[in-house]
Amino acid sequence: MTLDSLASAVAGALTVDDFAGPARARMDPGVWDFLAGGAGQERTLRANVEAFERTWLRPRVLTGAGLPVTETRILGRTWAAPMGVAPMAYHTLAAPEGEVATARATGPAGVPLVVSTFAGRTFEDIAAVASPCWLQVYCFRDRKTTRRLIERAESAGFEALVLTVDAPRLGRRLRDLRNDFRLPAGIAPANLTGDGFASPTGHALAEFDPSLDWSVVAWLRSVSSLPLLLKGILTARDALGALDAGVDGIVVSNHGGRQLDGAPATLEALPEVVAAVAGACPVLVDGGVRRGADILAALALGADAAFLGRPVLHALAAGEERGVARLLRIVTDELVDAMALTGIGSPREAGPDLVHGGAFRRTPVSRSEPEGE
Ligand SMILES: Cc1cc2nc3c(=O)[nH]c(=O)nc-3n(C[C@H](O)[C@H](O)[C@H](O)COP(=O)(O)O)c2cc1C
Ligand SMILES: O=C(O)C(=O)c1ccccc1
Repeated sequence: MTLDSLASAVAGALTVDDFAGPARARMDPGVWDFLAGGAGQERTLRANVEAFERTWLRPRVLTGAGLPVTETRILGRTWAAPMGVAPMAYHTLAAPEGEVATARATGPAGVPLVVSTFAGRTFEDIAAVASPCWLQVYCFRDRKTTRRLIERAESAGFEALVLTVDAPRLGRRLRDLRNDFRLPAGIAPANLTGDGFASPTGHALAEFDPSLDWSVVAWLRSVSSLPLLLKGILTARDALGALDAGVDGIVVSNHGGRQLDGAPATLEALPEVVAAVAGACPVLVDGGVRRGADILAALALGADAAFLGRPVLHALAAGEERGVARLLRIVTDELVDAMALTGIGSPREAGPDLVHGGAFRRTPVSRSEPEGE
């Protein structure tokens, strides 16, 4: 593809899925598989998207809602919309400027960027773009390395920590095994430069601490005063464990189907976690979000916001910073459209009576539809 046709691919994009083709055309097939793939037979990868496909929105008419507003307050900050960018390793695989280009789009859009421990650009470079950034933490055996990462991110102005708890090791990604995938030359974890991280793949897999337990929460509290979220919770039991441990938020996630193949779709797991949390902390969700209506469905099932993963890397590969800006614009416009057409004036008005099918199996009775109203 020529640069001109890429520019028009981005300018002409009307849905999230419009970025995948141009992205794939630009990418080495092995890199594409690394981004697109999941673990095992990719059941969970598919289930995430399918759960949204099976979920229907039940409109309310004549609600007088007016023009919907998307602003949302989460952990004391206002987000322009109840969405953000999920942590993903190496945005530099998608575009040379990597996370810096992504941040140039998320900043003006007013939504947070969760920066991976395996970011391709330094925390300082990313934060200099002044997007609200959160740090995704992989806890290594070497706690000093982990601690140094957190301290650097905190000094750079990052606003929260997101500990990934579904990765005592990386999942079995069959595409990567078949392709014998290695990081291309020039792609490296920019914030992990010490010994042990110079493995040929740069994955530093051997360095993940496989025996983390709940005491890691207290340890993180002892090294940082930033709000702490746990990412990768799928059950009520673990949600209650997280609350007992004193976390500030939960991200319902199955790592985009890249870890345990056979884990439930996140939209299916969401109601259980939301019920257990009972409002005690924000609940965020990622996995399979591909349009504004998906975000509205997640809000209806009790999420405070939903994160986008792979589509952001597609948009970045298709059009760098402008691609991501356009992606976020599209999803926000779709969300406003879905809110207007379901009679929802603001994110907090979305409740379980808004959805049926798929992830919602109970009889829809609701607080917001009292008898006689
Ligand atoms: C290429 C790629 C790299 C990822 N890297 C990380 C990571 O470093 N840390 C992490 O917690 N999750 C990582 N994830 C998982 C995402 O945060 C998120 O859970 C998932 O991608 C959401 O699903 P979606 O891609 O269907 O939107 C990665 C996902 C992808 C696709
Ligand atoms: O977390 C991931 O899904 C992931 O792909 C990854 C890759 C390299 C290093 C760390 C995470």
